[in-house]
Amino acid sequence: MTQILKIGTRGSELALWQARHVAALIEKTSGVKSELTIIKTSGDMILDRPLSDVGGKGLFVKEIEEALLSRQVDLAVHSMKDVPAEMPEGLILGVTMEREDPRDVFVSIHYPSLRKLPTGAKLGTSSLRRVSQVRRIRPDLVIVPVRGNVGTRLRKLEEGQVDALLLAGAGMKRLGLEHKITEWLLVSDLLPAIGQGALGLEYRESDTITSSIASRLFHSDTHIAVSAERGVLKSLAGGCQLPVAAYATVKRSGWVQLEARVMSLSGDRMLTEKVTGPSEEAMELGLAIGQTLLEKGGKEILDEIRLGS
Ligand SMILES: NCc1[nH]cc(CCC(=O)O)c1CC(=O)O
Repeated sequence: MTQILKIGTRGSELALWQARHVAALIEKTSGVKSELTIIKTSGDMILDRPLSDVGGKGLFVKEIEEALLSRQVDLAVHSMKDVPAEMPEGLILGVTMEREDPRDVFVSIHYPSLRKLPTGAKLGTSSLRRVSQVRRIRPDLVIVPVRGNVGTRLRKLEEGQVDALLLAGAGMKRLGLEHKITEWLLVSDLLPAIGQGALGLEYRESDTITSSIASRLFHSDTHIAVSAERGVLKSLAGGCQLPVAAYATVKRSGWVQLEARVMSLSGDRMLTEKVTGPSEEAMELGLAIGQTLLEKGGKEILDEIRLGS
């Protein structure tokens, strides 16, 4: 095939790495060459406020989806973590790729672990999910909001604006920064974000050519796990802007285990649900667990946060 696949991507270093990674895999599996088109999203432009204050869902994907719909590009590579539960009409998130390590990491220059940070140390993160879970372990820490891409955050650490950072391990590994990771956090301490570590491919539903190219990168176990997690996202109508977490793994073949949490910002309330069910019902399992969390007090917690109290 002589056709060139047009891939739409954000311009951050991590997004570019991910898009190039997908382009290389596509060339290897289908022999098709790609060209990257960089698209600026609202999430990239608003850097002075936490995304939880900006509001709205899909701040990192909206403009890319518009480019797909207008046929400016044919394929979008997303961090599944940034993709909202609802897809626009005409587009599908047809392929989930094999997951990188989903855990969060602690990065510090002077301190060996989260638990060994001195009392009152400054911890940089803007994620409500990280803040609320970390407060249960270290309520004494001063949380400093840090936005921007991974490089910007690491610079703030190097400049001493913070004593440590919490980041996704997957992003650090992809950027070749694994050597800067001080500690891999336990999933039981910091349950990952929905979809963390997984890449998803989005394209026009009617585009059978792109669909057949993309489908070679489909990873079944990751698809099942992320479907379960995204079921929770659907139920809670949240995004990366709410203190919710969910992590699923495919156990023996045919079964998926899912844990989901809703936390209050202070960390004083944390609701956890864990289930195992058949893989074919992964999404339903997630939807059901999300509903259970809402009924057990999650609705109250999330309403408080949405109303800014
Ligand atoms: N919100 C930004 C974002 N989206 C995806 C990743 C990491 C890579 C991934 O989860 O696949 C990151 C950076 C971070 O949270 O440290």
